[in-house]
Amino acid sequence: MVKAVVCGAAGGIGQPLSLLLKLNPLVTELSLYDVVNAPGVATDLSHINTPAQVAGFLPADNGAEKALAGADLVVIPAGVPRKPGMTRDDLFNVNAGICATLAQAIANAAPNAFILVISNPVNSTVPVFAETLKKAGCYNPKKLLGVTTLDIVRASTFVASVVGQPQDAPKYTIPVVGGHSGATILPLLTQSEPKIPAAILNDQAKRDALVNRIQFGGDEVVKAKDGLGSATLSMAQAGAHFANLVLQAAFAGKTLVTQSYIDLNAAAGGEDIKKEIGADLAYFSVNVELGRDGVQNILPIGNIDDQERTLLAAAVKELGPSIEKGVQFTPAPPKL
Ligand SMILES: NC(=O)c1ccc[n+]([C@@H]2O[C@H](COP(=O)([O-])OP(=O)(O)OC[C@H]3O[C@@H](n4cnc5c(N)ncnc54)[C@H](O)[C@@H]3O)[C@@H](O)[C@H]2O)c1
Ligand SMILES: O=C(O)C[C@H](O)C(=O)O
Repeated sequence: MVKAVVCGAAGGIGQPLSLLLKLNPLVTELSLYDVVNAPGVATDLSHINTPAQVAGFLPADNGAEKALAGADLVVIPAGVPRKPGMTRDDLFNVNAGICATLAQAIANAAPNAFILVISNPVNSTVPVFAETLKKAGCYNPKKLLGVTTLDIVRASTFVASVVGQPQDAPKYTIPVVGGHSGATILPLLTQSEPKIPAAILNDQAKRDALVNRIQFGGDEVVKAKDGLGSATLSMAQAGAHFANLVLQAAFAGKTLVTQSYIDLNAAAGGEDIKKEIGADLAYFSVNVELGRDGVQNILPIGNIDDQERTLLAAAVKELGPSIEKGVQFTPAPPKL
């Protein structure tokens, strides 16, 4: 029996993500929480003939804690998205408050759950979750996972396109480490499997354009949606894929490796990452080995070339203040 919860389930990401989780055979109970329309979305999904039993909750009558009670996995796409001209950091003030409130509700109702954070800016909202859970006395860094999967998905799509074989996108695996915002997104093109042809990697203009498109793919969608939000459908697919990896590892006995933005104290290997990146950052998106209890090992970044080393330095520089901002966040006192 696996209970999954989506917080922010009525939103642009929340609805298709909830649909994809309803289709996941490992999920037996699906609980949807939002400040609007969660019961409506739940009723709609409940007519689909898959095993997961669906229920929707609004804030009234302690709805968040009812939705979360006993959850195994909570996915968080709650919060405001960007409009053209905004950075992800511009979302911090609103979304950090939402994340702190949800973290407290999780601490109360589902302290052992996996928590998958989608709400932006991920580089700061993951530390907000961690600090709130620490204060509540139930922080387990092995189970707090910042979702950077969309960057990995984009990397394979854009690489296949540059290689001239767009239909091969699913065949490409390109690790993306660092964080989830502009220069903090570090695609390791030299580690691509299959290899990216040297003719592309050695063509500086092509390589720069490829890195830039992966780093700023989010802006491409924000611009195209022209004020009506940011990536939702691709994010829902990426989020459901990542959730499935976590579920497969936790409940189907598989050991899987992907990248996620995590606390480097979560498992063995974190101190080695600090040496590899040459900085004492508390959080970084790294190769994580997922098992029954979450992050069971942090794996090295591995061999990178000089250009990737330069990008790594830029990522580290930008990440430090974003992490600190999340760590220092103090939620506003509740209105009386
Ligand atoms: N990590 C990533 O790769 C990634 C990718 C895309 C978007 N995002 C982020 O995901 C977030 C959601 O994006 P969206 O396009 O779905 O936005 P949206 O506005 O369409 O949906 C957000 C939902 O959150 C709900 N919500 C607001 N406050 C809440 C609260 N306190 N509790 C529960 N629900 C609450 C809203 O009612 C809404 O339904 C944004 O912050 C966006 O920047 C992250
Ligand atoms: O770009 C955004 O604001 C949303 C998301 O982080 C993305 O990468 O698409």
